Amino acid sequence: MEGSLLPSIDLFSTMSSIALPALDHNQRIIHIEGMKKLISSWYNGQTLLETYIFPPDARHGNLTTAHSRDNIPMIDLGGAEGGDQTYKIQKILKPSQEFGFLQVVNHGILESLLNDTMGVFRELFDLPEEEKANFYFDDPKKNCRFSTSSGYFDLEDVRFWRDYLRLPCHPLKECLQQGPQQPRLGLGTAYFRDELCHNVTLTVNHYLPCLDPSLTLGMPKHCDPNLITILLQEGHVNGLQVFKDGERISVEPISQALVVNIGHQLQIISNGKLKSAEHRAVTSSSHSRTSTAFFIAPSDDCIVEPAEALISASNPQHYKPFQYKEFFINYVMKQGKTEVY
Ligand SMILES: O=C(O)CCC(=O)C(=O)O
Ligand SMILES: [Fe+2]
Repeated sequence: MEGSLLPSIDLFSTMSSIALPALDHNQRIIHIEGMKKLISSWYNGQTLLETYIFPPDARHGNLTTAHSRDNIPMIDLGGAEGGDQTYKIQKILKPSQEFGFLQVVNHGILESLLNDTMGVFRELFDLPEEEKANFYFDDPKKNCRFSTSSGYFDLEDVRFWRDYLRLPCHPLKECLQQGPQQPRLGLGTAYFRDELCHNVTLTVNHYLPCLDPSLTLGMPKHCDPNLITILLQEGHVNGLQVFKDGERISVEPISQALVVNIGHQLQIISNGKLKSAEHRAVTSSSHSRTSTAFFIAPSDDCIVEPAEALISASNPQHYKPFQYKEFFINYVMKQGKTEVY
């Protein structure tokens, strides 16, 4: 695998430096035992365990009723108009208010970098068990881990049909200091520095083909608890669905496009101006699918509240201040069924 790693990212040395001293014999046995929970470890394509079967009202449903990508706005950040910041902001704000979801193309990230990154992540899921065992954890407090389902096994009623890899990323702070100081949402860029964008993690979701996708879900309906999510889908396999006005919209993968979605915190900070949309990942009987989600979230201690500039007599404050850690614990305890409306 060495030859295929991105030149600038040695994921394994990054992972080991973040999370792990070498495992001793007993720890290795514990990791290898835990690893049996990974779908890739036990699934033989012949049997579907009952623990993965969702109740009928949550299931996949009829895919043909999911609309095509035309329903999720696509924003072209390149071209002549793309250089104009005000134009870009307006283009982004509208779908963020209506859908909570959009796709962007011509975002400036090299095609080869996106392809190589996805390639490396796919390879990680194909590694031999002994290598994956080093990074397997049942403990959701481990920032860097291979795991499966939601990762919060004790709280789950039904298991999700996904294995995943989670990696903390370097602070975004430096990146946010750069670039034009343009107001977004009527708030200066400084508003989103420091605590509000403190935690950045990458989750690589890997959904194996499943015997009966009508019974299982890669990820059930949820809104993301964080501020904003940027997601890269693999080139050819459908799986992400967004809910709007009671209908499912299938977010078809578009080559090189990034899917951007508003999380709960941005809905709250914008005092309801932006919407965090419910979405889910469905499975396929014929193809595996890999998606990479980049989650930007506040620090644990950050107090989140609607921005004062967005509160007015005609739009009074909709949400009370709270600590992000409390919100997140509540979100996990309720398995994502947290209402902020
Ligand atoms: O795999 C996908 O397309 C969706 C993943 C997702 O919703 C999440 O990781 O929160
Ligand atoms: Fe999500």
